[in-house]
Amino acid sequence: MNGSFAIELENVTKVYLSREDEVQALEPISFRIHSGEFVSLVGSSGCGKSTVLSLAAGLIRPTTGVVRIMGKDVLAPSNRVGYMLQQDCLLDWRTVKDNITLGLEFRGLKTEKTESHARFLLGELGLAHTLKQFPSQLSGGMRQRVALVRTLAVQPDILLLDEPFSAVDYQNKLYLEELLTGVLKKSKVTALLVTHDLEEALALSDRILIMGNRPGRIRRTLEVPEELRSATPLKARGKPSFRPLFNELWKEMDR
Ligand SMILES: Nc1ncnc2c1ncn2[C@@H]1O[C@H](COP(=O)(O)OP(=O)(O)OP(=O)(O)O)[C@@H](O)[C@H]1O
Repeated sequence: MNGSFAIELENVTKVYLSREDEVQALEPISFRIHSGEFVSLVGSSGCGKSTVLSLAAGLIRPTTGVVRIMGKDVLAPSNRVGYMLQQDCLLDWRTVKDNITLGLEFRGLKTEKTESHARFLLGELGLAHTLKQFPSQLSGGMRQRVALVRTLAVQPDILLLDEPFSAVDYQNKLYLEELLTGVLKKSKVTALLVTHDLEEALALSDRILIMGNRPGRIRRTLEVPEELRSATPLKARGKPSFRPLFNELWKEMDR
């Protein structure tokens, strides 16, 4: 299979089974994401966005079809994939220093070198001074930055982001977006973002997959123009093409 795709879903369906019920969460969907691309998944609540992310993360298996990461079938969670959620999931009894190396410890990757890289990332995100603090001493935005460092510390090839900034205030969200794109540009990581925030999708992405509902499917793909892609998320919001594209996205949403 073509190894140049970071993420591939080929005719993937997902049916959730319970004792009483079965839910067809996804009808056959297919898409491919190139290495280094930033792609967002948008769509109304329940259309299957998190399901797609969990499939790519190897947390659940498709009912039919194939999911591939870097050309290989996904059978279990992979060390090459980082996953970040809306909740920061920091451990309150560990210092920031010990939280940012958690992923490295779980994956058996903690060495002097990887630990020092984690500390470097913490500095890049403006939090070098928090090393000895505990999560309870940090603001929500700072906690989410620590969570981002912990995710990036394992140096994933692929970053799966499930509403990572939706629990922080608007100002922090914009700041985190700037930081994230800055770090990703340097590291060439592939990112798949789930968001309800259409502005965020437009400001961050190379491409947006618009999902439709019941069962979930890819309704349309929107290529984000160079004018927005070459700008930082904050500057993209001020470009002439931003508002018309936002309106186009908005029209595509199920209500
Ligand atoms: N573990 C599960 N068992 C049964 N049904 C599930 C399960 N997880 C998700 N579903 C159903 O699958 C469908 C898609 O859910 P999913 O969480 O992927 O949607 P979503 O687009 O991420 O939603 P939201 O935007 O509200 O987070 C929904 O109908 C949901 O109720």
